[in-house]
Amino acid sequence: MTDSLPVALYNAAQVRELDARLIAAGTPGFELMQRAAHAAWRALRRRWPDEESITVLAGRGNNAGDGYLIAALARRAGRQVKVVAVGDAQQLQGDAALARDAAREAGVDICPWADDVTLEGVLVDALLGTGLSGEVRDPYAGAIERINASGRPVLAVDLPSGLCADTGRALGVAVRADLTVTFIGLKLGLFTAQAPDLVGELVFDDLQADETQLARLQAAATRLCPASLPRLGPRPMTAHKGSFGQVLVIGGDLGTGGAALLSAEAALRCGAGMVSLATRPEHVTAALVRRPEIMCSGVESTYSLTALLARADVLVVGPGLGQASWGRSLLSLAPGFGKPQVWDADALNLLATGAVEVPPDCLLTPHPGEAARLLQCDVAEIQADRPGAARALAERYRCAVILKGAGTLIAAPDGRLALCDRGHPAMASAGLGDVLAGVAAAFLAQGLAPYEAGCLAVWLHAAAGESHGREGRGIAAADLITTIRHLLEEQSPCRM
Ligand SMILES: NC(=O)C1=CN([C@@H]2O[C@H](COP(=O)(O)OP(=O)(O)OC[C@H]3O[C@@H](n4cnc5c(N)ncnc54)[C@H](O)[C@@H]3O)[C@@H](O)[C@H]2O)[C@@H](O)CC1
Ligand SMILES: [K+]
Repeated sequence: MTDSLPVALYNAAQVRELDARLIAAGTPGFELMQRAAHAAWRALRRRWPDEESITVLAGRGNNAGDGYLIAALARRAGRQVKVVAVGDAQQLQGDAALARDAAREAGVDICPWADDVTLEGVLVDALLGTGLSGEVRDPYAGAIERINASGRPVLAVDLPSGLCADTGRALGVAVRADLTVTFIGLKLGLFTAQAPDLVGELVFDDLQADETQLARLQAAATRLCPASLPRLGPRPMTAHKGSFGQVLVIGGDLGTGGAALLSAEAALRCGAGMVSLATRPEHVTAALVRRPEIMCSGVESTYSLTALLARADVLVVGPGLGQASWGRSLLSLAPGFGKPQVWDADALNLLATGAVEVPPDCLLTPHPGEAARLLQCDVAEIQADRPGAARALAERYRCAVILKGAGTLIAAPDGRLALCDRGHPAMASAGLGDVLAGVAAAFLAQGLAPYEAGCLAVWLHAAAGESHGREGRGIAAADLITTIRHLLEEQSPCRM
């Protein structure tokens, strides 16, 4: 659970700016470094109270400075401590050099890096922090590989070395930590792309930063948590089904009929006033048996869809739609709909082919593969800079975008960016995206704007997935729907 962490997420340049402002406002850099070392040392003792030996792997910048001061604290507490200087310890400058001297004074043994150096006890990774630029070079890359192969517990100082603070990408190679203690501001890169497998437990310490300095700096993104989520208002007693919109789901070609049904069921369970489903005639009976509340129509062509569109308030198009002529022709009516809509799955694939154009102010819900097709690049490029990809899609299509995957991002065309750090690997299962699209559509139908609907839907979906994920593999997407409904009621009660 990360609900107690701050909401603001920063990139490396912004954290450097925060450091500079704190120093200019009267807190010396060395004082901040001491506070950082105390915070890390506290976290180390709490996590590994009985560990007698500590090996600090230090680089050459201020991240190393933190490491030398941690070593000094551990030595003074009677632990057996060694610093392995991966960068030349003689070349340290400024506060980092002062920290090295403090470690020497405390009696810490400092030895140079060698491929066969012994790594004992808890390893403190103080190689690279926010100052990392470009792919990790040797000897750091070799040291990181040794840390990962050691099987020892690892505490990463500020962020796992090699992890890009802006994107969560491992720059060639990155430390796999059990515990990361991060300072001053949360870095966006701690939460997305490869980061969830590298950061381990995350502890944040603001180093007693002046809140007014923090407040003045525009954050790169907002971390979704109960306090920062949009809410649906309570319902008046006089409410009727027409007050909360009619969601129309279009999809479910032969062989993928369940996808559209999952979206429709999710929209129903998240409070849409009415839900209808336009699908292949072959699927109507089964859909009605499962959910008689959904108004289910078999559509062969655009002719029968036109009347359904005239009654709808919100559209979900794409789940199980296919890319053949049936799906293509139905999708061709969506741009003229003129009301809020969610484009998912094959609607996005058809958008990427240029077969159709999406109107502005829709909500697009690509996974990384679909995002790559939309931006005409490969998936690795999307994953290398997920915040950049989400922003680029939002700008290009003038739509809100949910870029799915661990550390899901929600981007608005005006530049707002939100990140969801909830979720569970058991959620890697077919049909969960269809549910998400339906949940978001229900929120559009209840008056939220696309970005806000996306944020609320993503968080509830991830939190529900987490609670089911605790039971292990094998989540069926439909299982999530009732849990999402309960979480929504906790977050946005129907009656106050
Ligand atoms: N006053 C401050 O600025 C504070 C900084 N703090 C710590 O300082 C860190 C930032 O310090 P720095 O800006 O000195 O940077 P780092 O210590 O993160 O890294 C800089 C060093 O890494 C090397 N380097 C950069 N890219 C590399 C690559 N691709 N391969 C190999 N080596 C590379 C540089 O040559 C330089 O020696 C934070 O992460 C945090 O741990 C904390 O002590 C809090 C206060
Ligand atoms: K580090």
